[in-house]
Amino acid sequence: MSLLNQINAPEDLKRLPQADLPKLAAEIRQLIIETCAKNGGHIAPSLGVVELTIALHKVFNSPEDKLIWDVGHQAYAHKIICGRRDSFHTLRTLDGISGFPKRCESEHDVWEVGHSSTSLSAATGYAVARDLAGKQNKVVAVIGDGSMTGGIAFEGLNHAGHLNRDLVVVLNDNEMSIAENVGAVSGFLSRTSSSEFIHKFKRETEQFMKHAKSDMGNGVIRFARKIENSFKGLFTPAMLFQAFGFEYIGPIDGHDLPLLQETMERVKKLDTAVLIHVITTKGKGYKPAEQNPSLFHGVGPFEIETGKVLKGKGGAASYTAIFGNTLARLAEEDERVVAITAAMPDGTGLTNFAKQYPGRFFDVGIAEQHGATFAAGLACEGKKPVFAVYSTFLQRAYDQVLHDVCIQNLPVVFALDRGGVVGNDGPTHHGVFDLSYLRHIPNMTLMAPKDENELQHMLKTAIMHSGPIALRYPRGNGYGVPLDQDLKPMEIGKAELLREGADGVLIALGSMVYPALDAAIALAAEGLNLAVVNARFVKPLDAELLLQLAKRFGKLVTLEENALQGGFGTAVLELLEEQGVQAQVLRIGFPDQYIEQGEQHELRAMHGLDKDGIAKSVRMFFKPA
Ligand SMILES: Cc1ncc(C[n+]2csc(CCOP(=O)(O)OP(=O)(O)O)c2C)c(N)n1
Ligand SMILES: CC(=O)[C@@H](O)[C@H](O)COP(=O)(O)O
Ligand SMILES: [Mg+2]
Repeated sequence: MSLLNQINAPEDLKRLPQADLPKLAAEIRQLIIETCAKNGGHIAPSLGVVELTIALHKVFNSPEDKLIWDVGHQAYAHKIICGRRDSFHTLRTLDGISGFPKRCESEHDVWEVGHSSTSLSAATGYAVARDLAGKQNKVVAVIGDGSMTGGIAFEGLNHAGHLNRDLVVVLNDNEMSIAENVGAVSGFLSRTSSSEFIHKFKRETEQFMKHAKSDMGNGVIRFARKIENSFKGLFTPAMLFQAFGFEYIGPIDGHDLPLLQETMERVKKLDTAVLIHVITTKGKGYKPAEQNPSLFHGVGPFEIETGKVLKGKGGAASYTAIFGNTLARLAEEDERVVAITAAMPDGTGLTNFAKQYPGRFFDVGIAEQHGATFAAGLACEGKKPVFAVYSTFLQRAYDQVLHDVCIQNLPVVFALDRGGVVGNDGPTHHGVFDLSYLRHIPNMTLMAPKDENELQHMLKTAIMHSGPIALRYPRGNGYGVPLDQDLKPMEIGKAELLREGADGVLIALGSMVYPALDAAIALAAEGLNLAVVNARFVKPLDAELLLQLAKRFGKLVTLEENALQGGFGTAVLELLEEQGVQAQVLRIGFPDQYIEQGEQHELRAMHGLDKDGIAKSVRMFFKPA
């Protein structure tokens, strides 16, 4: 009989006998595997914390006690236990349940998240608010070792340790970020590095003493063992967290349910800031994910038996791959080029670059702020840094872009992947604000290619540019257009007139160019003859061409895969206003709201950003009923 069918809320879990919990864990894993095989999702992070999640819900009393998940990509078991077993098959789909905690879904989801390293700050806020209200509930943050590389995690740790309120932090250490975790903190947490040092020290001392007199040798070996123990004390992560003011417990096996429960029961009785260091295996319980945790960190649909990832229908190379290949080519020509990623070497297409130019590749951890300022420093010394980063994650580094890169007018290239809607990750991950948050910064040049061939030329342009410059391109495959071998810098601020017209003009940016062309062709068959411009640049705009077209037609449409607020269309309106040119403007883009989750094509269609949607809005604009 299924145990999972009896679990509709954490109270049901509390009623289960201890002996049943391993079977429940297996059933939860099965549901996660089956669902991710169909829908895709963050399977490896979630499989790794099944026992931890059961223990948390067994010992603590959610929702009175607050469970705060960092990043939120590992919260599938939590969702299943907290009333979403039957809707779990809709995970990450349009109108389905979110892949991340969502307050509107459940009272047990107390913190909405998708970007990493915020849990300690949020938990500190929860704990202080509780104390101000004179309440007694517990607050528990669960943070991964990768997320501990983010600066805000240490800001939270610093403040929380100083306040020393009743607060539990569970450090879920699987020795992995999406890729291998990087940096000193990661090395510090790692069990192997400290024990290797200790064992080497011991081996060498014993070797040395073999040659000494036996009595004296035994004494010194005992002495060496004592030193070994003090080194252990010195090198364990306890030192780090105790220095921040936390009590440290661990490391403990994060798959040993009785041990987890016993430890949490003990911790529950304390009223200070405590950190439990838990060791887990990413992908636990599904061999392909255990063997390749990076691939199964976040994966598309796959075949359960083999773990083979099922490819989508499009055969064209992705924008990410074209970016990565082109950058490697350009690095060969120019040895000043260096590449930076914030913990996403695969996602941003830099894996091959890292292999070819290991000395010119830098994974800074989940540290977008540092990544941007690090790039600024490199640029000051004549390097050509290219920071490849998802549009949504560069939001973290707004001030570093403005204050460290742009005020000094430094030649840093921002290669913004995942510009526009990303699909099933939803509102935390859509890259629909970058045009707005970059275009108003003085000295910034901002562009978007219409296809993967133009991306190559824009990257060349960016590397040759003498100031800050960003190019943004979408998630997914290109159009399969031929790729020029000879890369040429483009004229900054020059748009491309793709199609002449008689009745008006569509001015499209990046991913909107081909849909705009398709819509123009469809409308031409109805007798509406529209010109189409590939704007290429958001900043500087091709003022000459745009003003000329605005004057000629008196009516124009702008198209962008960005929030309308402060985006490309706004830039065109500002230009018209500044130049005193009267024209009627329709702006097509995303409205002033967070865009839901769903397939990219579904979201674009819902918001009128596909061919049919564009044709409909444009028809109404030019030929109102
Ligand atoms: C600010 C930010 N940058 C990048 C990411 C992309 N990202 C999602 S999960 C992850 C790795 C997290 O590692 P860890 O916290 O150890 O969790 P694990 O997946 O290993 O369980 C990264 C880099 C993000 N979510 N937020
Ligand atoms: C949780 C997270 O932030 C990443 O894992 C992200 O989901 C990756 O998205 P892509 O699949 O677009 O690389
Ligand atoms: Mg990890």
